Amino acid sequence: MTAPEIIVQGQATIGAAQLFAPLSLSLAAGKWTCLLGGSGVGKSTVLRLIAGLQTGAVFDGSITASDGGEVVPRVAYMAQDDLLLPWATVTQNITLGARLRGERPDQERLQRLLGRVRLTEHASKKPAELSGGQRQRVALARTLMEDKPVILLDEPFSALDAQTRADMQDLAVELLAGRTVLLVTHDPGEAARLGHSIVVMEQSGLTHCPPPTADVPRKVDGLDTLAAQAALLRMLRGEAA
Ligand SMILES: Nc1ncnc2c1ncn2[C@@H]1O[C@H](COP(=O)(O)OP(=O)(O)OP(=O)(O)O)[C@@H](O)[C@H]1O
Repeated sequence: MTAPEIIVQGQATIGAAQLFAPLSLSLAAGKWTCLLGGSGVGKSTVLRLIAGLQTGAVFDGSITASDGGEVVPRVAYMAQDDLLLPWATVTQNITLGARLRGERPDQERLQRLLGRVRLTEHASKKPAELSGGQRQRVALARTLMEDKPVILLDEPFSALDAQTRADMQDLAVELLAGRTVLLVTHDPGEAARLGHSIVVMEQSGLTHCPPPTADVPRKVDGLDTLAAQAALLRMLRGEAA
């Protein structure tokens, strides 16, 4: 599978108000781009636009792939809300994509994924019987189950405890190697760990922040990771980097 670069160019308005000014966001092929920014600045909107989903905004611009192919059919999207079907089991939720397409889910892949996200013993449960962190891991597994070259993740680790969060970050990096990934996160530490490219979004535009040089996933307590995390936090708080 060859993952393309994705290029988002344009501006968005909601009613008469500008949501974000003209921006140009390039998601490097086969790399992780981490997108941070204040609440309501339009990060989820950008993700939903790339996924071809409805938003509350009017977008004036283009979303293209470097190879000229269609973008939307090649995207797997994990929303901020887990969007699990309440009447379906964990297994049925994870295999939803295949079942919607009328395909037989890959059982071996399913069992492997269930084990990796530590949900094997919960496979027959319904979402209401799960904790918030377990539900988020179901949604993550559902996204990883889709074998797509472009992956959009909207705060996918936000409900996880610190240990599980680091483990799931490692898992995502491993399983999504070579994919073009856009990760929206509020966590500067997560961006410093995972981003080949780190971008802060404001209404006025994008600021690119230099990532640490080590390959991802970087050490949680690596000096470069911690320095990048601190610089990002300062930037998000409006202080000089
Ligand atoms: N369906 C909708 N209809 C109208 N406005 C919407 C809709 N969805 C989002 N918005 C508005 O669009 C703006 C951007 O929302 P978006 O969810 O993209 O922000 P965000 O940067 O992802 O925020 P957060 O970090 O809080 O998730 C917000 O002001 C929000 O109120």
